[in-house]
Amino acid sequence: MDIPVLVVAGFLGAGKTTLLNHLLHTSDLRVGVIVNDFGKVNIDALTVAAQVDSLVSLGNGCLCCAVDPEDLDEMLQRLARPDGPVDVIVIEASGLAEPPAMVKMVLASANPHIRYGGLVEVVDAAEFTETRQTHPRLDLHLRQADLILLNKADRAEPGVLDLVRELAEGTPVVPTEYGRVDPALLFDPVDRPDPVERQLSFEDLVEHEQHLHAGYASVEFGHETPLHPRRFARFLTERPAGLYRMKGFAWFEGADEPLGVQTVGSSVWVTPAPDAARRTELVMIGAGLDARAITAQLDDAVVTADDTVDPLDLLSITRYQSR
Ligand SMILES: Nc1nc2c(ncn2[C@@H]2O[C@H](COP(=O)(O)OP(=O)(O)OP(=O)(O)O)[C@@H](O)[C@H]2O)c(=O)[nH]1
Repeated sequence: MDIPVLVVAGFLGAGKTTLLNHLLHTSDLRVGVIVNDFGKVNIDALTVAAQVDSLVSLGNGCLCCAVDPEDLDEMLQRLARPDGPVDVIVIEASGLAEPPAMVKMVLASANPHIRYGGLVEVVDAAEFTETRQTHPRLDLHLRQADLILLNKADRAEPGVLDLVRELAEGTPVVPTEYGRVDPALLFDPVDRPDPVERQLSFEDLVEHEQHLHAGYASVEFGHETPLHPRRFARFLTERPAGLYRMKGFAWFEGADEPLGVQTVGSSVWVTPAPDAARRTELVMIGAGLDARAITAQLDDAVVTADDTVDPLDLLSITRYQSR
């Protein structure tokens, strides 16, 4: 039987990896995952690797433009064999990818064992109106999807469900919290209508300059020496201009274990990450980022021999820990 390939798209920080983790935990199916991140360090690959039946990571840059279709085909080849290790394949695209271009790549695959399994667009219900102002293309993405998950329903802006439903023009919209959706809704065995006509016609009209990732850049920061909690907390509150998304792991002086750190807009999440390496590895994504200034600010947050770190200083970071 053909293996369905589901494409999961959605703007930076909308909740794609969270959805993926939910699917990996709740589905009886063996899920193969292809992750594609915008930065050089693939944090998403690190986040899901432990739980997945089979994982491959596609390089630096958006799947829609920077990845060679043959690379994707090779990945699909590795995952999709008749006697292979997976029942379904999920492609988690970078938060800046253009959905139709990804669908096109799946449809163009020469692999006889796969079939296109649909496009799921994850929408951030807490940031939607603001992000839409900067990126009017998101309206188009809603209409291109087969299913919209309106995620972060727990923090939804008032009226956002009605707005998304109206803009989606008939694409079904399902509100979710932390990506909790019945996997059967996504891995529907029923064949979908052929998406080629609808989606490729959009893609043909799209100029590359209009892609979401135009103007965006990523900055990576890695360090072996622990960070000073207070100085890093200051970095979080005085967010550098243009920074929209940060994700990764941080290793703090005085902490028992590394912590996962994520920001989306002005929201910050901190989670225990006992399995992560005892070092800091962060990727920051935004428009008009000053890479040098950001690196200098983070270098300043690294502890020095002159520092004394009070155990209570860690509270300036763990106060963001909610789950
Ligand atoms: N309050 C709340 N937070 C959520 C929800 N879903 C995800 N988050 C948090 O939002 C942050 C971003 O989630 P991710 O799943 O990493 O988002 P993503 O779309 O994979 O991000 P990129 O790959 O960078 O585009 C994480 O800190 C999540 O814990 C939700 O339903 N409610």
